[in-house]
Amino acid sequence: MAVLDGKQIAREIREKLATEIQDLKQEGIVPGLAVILVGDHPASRSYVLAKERTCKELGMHSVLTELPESISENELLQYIQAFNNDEQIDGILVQLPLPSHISESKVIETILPEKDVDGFHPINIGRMHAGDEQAFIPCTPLGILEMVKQTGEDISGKHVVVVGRSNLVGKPVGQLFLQENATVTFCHSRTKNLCEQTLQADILIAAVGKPNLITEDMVKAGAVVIDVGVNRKEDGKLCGDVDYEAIKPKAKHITPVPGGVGPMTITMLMNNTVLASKWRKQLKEVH
Ligand SMILES: Nc1nc(=O)c2c([nH]1)NC[C@@H]1CN(c3ccc(C(=O)N[C@@H](CCC(=O)O)C(=O)O)cc3)C=[N+]21
Repeated sequence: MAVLDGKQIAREIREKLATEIQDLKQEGIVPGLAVILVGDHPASRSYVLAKERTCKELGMHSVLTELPESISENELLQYIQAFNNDEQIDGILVQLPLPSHISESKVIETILPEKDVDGFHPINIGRMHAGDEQAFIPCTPLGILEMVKQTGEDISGKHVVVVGRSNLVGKPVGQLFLQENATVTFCHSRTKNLCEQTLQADILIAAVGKPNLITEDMVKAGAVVIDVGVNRKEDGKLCGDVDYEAIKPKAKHITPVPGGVGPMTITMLMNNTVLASKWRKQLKEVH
């Protein structure tokens, strides 16, 4: 059994990104990220502040816009349009979820695809499904793929079982592993006999948001177990979807929560923002 240390892997990737950002600065380019937070959900606020802090650490430009819960959809769209037209901004992220009076799809579709570093715009989803290289891949799936690659395990031909089918994680992560030539099974709340499916997994990805959904009897010995759950316990502590202590001895590799997928997500956002600045520069050179 080996614990996949997301913090450590994230640190190594950030070091490479910092060097890349220094090189871009020599050419007069500073990658810039705009983060928009609507309302004052405490957990969302803490993620958004962590994103800001990481940008600063890496020498990137970052702008945080905090807007009241009561803001109208139109006003929010105007902020996005301003960042679309802002030459200093390469990436735009609107923290989800949004208040119920605002349409998430309208918000996402207003972001220019070339600035959609979350990879949630239909253009980027389509490009990713088509295997286009110039697609932004959502940060959590990208972070998961990086972690699995770090184990040195061959992904090609392996059976990946994804539990959860959200647009943010489940659907794109399955697609990403399919592109790596894995055989992929998607499971969800209507799946009959979940255990039967998860026991087939060489790589098991749990992304539901339910503590202890994955118990020891559901995991094949020697599997790679990736826990994407972000659940807040009554004592305020964070836990995942996987019964970590019980499964740890059985798994070949397992990610903890916290300290697993979470830190990778933020790092991949930085990675996507650097990519966005490079792609935008290429576009400018062509025109
Ligand atoms: N537009 C948008 N893009 C997102 O990528 C997005 C979002 N909205 N809304 C919410 C989810 C959730 N998410 C996390 C990021 C980092 C940690 C993270 O760093 N977690 C730390 C612990 C943090 C703590 O202790 O609170 C860890 O797991 O070690 C967790 C969750 C990004 N999301």
